[in-house]
Amino acid sequence: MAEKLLMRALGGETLDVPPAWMMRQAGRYLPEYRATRAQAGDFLSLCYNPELAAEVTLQPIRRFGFDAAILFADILLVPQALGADLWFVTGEGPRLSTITTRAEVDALKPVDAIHETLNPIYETVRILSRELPAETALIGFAGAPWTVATYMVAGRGTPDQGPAHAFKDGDRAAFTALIDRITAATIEYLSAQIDAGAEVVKVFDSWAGSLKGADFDDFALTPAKAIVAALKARHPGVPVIVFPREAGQAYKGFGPATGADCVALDQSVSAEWAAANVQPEVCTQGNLAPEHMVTGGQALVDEVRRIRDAFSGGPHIFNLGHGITPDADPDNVALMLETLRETRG
Ligand SMILES: Cc1c2[nH]c(c1CCC(=O)O)Cc1[nH]c(c(CCC(=O)O)c1C)Cc1[nH]c(c(CCC(=O)O)c1C)Cc1[nH]c(c(C)c1CCC(=O)O)C2
Repeated sequence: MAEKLLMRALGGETLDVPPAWMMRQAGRYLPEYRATRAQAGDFLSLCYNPELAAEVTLQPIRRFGFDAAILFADILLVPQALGADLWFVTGEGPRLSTITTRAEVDALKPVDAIHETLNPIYETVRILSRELPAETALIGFAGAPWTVATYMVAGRGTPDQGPAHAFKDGDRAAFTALIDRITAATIEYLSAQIDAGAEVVKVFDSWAGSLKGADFDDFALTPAKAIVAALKARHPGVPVIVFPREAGQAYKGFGPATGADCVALDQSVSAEWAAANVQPEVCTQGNLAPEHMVTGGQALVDEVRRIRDAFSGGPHIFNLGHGITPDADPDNVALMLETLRETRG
């Protein structure tokens, strides 16, 4: 069989029609996801049930024929595997025990201990690598150290990541020790996903945009570079996608500086700017505003064509700029793919 489209784009090929997938493509906007989640009981039970997690990963592939599937799990499983308490409050989001002192950082479990908790995730990957269609690539993922740390420090999502900034500014050495622990755990976690069958991995730095200047370099760029270097040493040829969300001008240079194969873009940068400034350096991914999956219509069609055409001069993976939301209409997802693929021979 010819190489999968996603792997070709990540290898630097410019394709007539880019491969496409969607962040949070397995999620609450799909009735079949809601049914399987109810069967599992709650969100974390779904993450740790390999058969059901594989099932929800496959649902959007069956329904829409995306070019890639992303493992169903969550970035907050790594803090849990390091010893943090984790639970989800329905309608609100995640809650964790907090970490605000050096002693609490030092009390985290050693990195080798994470697999005890995360073994079911590797089993999900193994099931998926058997069950996915031959043309669909399998993406593993983890949160980036800074984004994971923002939840570990605050014990929840925060609008401005204030508690993590306060820890960083109050005791930079202790905060750096936390980042280093998460970085080491992330390398082991992603490496185990690759051993289990993940063909590509993605590192989600959802809150990278709140880091500026030297902080961006120390806590977004440097950890990403360490993760890419360690994975490349162990698994040469496995592409890495990085997503320093809302990095703005700092998207330029991030690919070369980290050694990543692809830089994912949120919708706050224009496709035209990114095509001129980022795509010449590295394969790009993105960046349709997720709101179009709610509103649909001609505006959706126009935006898909504009983004596809803007990135048509180099390697690109079509995606949203952030995750699809629970109020999205599945028909709009179908319309997005139909529009994107209208010229595919
Ligand atoms: C910050 C972050 C988290 N998780 C993730 C991030 C980084 C990406 C981003 O910025 O969106 C990443 C993530 N979370 C989930 C995936 C699965 C793969 C995918 O389909 O993209 C991935 C890649 C499933 C999920 N993770 C979560 C859901 C919803 C849970 C449910 O079914 O109720 C899903 C499908 C829960 C979650 N998980 C997290 C939050 C803040 C929430 C609550 C918000 C919400 O409810 O949407 C932490």
